[in-house]
Amino acid sequence: MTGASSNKVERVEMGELTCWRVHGAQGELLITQQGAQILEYREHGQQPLIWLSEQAALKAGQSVRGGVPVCWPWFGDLARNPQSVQAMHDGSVPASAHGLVRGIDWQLGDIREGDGEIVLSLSCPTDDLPGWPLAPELTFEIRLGEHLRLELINHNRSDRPQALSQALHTYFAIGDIHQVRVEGLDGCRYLEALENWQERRQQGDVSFSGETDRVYLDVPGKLHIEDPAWQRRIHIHASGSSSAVVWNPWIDKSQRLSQFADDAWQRMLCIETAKVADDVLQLAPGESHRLQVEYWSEPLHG
Ligand SMILES: O=P(O)(O)OC[C@H]1O[C@@H](O)[C@H](O)[C@@H](O)[C@@H]1O
Repeated sequence: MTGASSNKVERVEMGELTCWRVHGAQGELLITQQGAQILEYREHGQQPLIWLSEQAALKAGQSVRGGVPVCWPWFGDLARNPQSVQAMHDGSVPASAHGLVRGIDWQLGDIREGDGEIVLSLSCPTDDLPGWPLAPELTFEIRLGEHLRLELINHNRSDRPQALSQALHTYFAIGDIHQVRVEGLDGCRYLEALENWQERRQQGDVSFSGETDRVYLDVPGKLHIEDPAWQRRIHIHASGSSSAVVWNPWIDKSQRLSQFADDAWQRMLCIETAKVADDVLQLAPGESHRLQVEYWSEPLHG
C-alpha cells in the first residue's frame, strides 16, 4: 500500500516541515520527513511517551528539539569517535554534531498495514553526503502496533568495509526527573563525558541529581524507566546494540540549548539506543545490520 492510500496515515504540513500523523489501534505518532524524525508518540489515554519541546522550531535544515532524532553516520563530536569512524570522513569538510542526516529529507516508501500494525519505511538519500563519500544504504522502519518498534537498517552494498556510529536519540517524557530511576545498567561500564570521558562502573540504578551525559557499554537488551510521578514504567527493549547514552542537561546547560525551555530538563530524559565507542558498527562488504528498539509503558503498582 502507498502512503496516499492509507486512511490511518495523514499527511500534514507543520511549519516548514512535511509530517505524517499515524493513527494506530494503541497509539498515535507524528513523524517528519526531515531526518525521519519521530516528533510525538502517545499511547491512547496516557501521558506522552516521547517528549517534544514546547519551544520546538519546525524549520527546514534544523533538527527539532525532542522526539527521536537519528544520529548517523557518527554520534556526537566526530573527533570523539574511534579512528575507524573518523577515517571514513573527508577531514576538509566541517563535521557537525551527531552526523549528517538530522536535517535532510528522507523518502517515505512503503506503508504496510495488517495484523493490527502499521509499518512505515523511510530511506535516507546517502549517495551524496558532504564529507562522507562511502556510505551504506540506510532505512528506518517505524512499526506502530501494540508497542512502538523502531528499526534502523544499514546495508553495505560496496566492496569495501565501512565503519560508523549511530544512535536513536530518544527524548522520553517523564513526570519528574528527581524521582526517576533507570533500571538495567547496574554493573555496566560507562564513559563519563563530563569528566573527560573517564571510564567508570555503574552501581545500582541510575538516578539524577545534576547534569548527566554518559555513554554506557555492555548494555543489556532490557532497560526500564521507573517514573513514580506519572506512576508508570517505560520499557526499552533493544537488540543489535550494546551501548546507550543517558543524557539530561539539568539547569545550566538547559539555558544554553536551542529550542529548550529553562525548566524543561525536569520533564525529559534521553536514553539513546546506540552503536558508539567500542560498540561502533563495522560492516563488511555486502553485510547488513539491524538496530531495533521497542517502547511501551505499564502502570506502576504499589
Ligand atoms: O543539541 P544536540 O546536538 O541535539 O545534542 C544534544 C545532546 O545529545 C546527547 O546525545 C549528548 O550526549 C549531549 O552531549 C548533547 O548535548
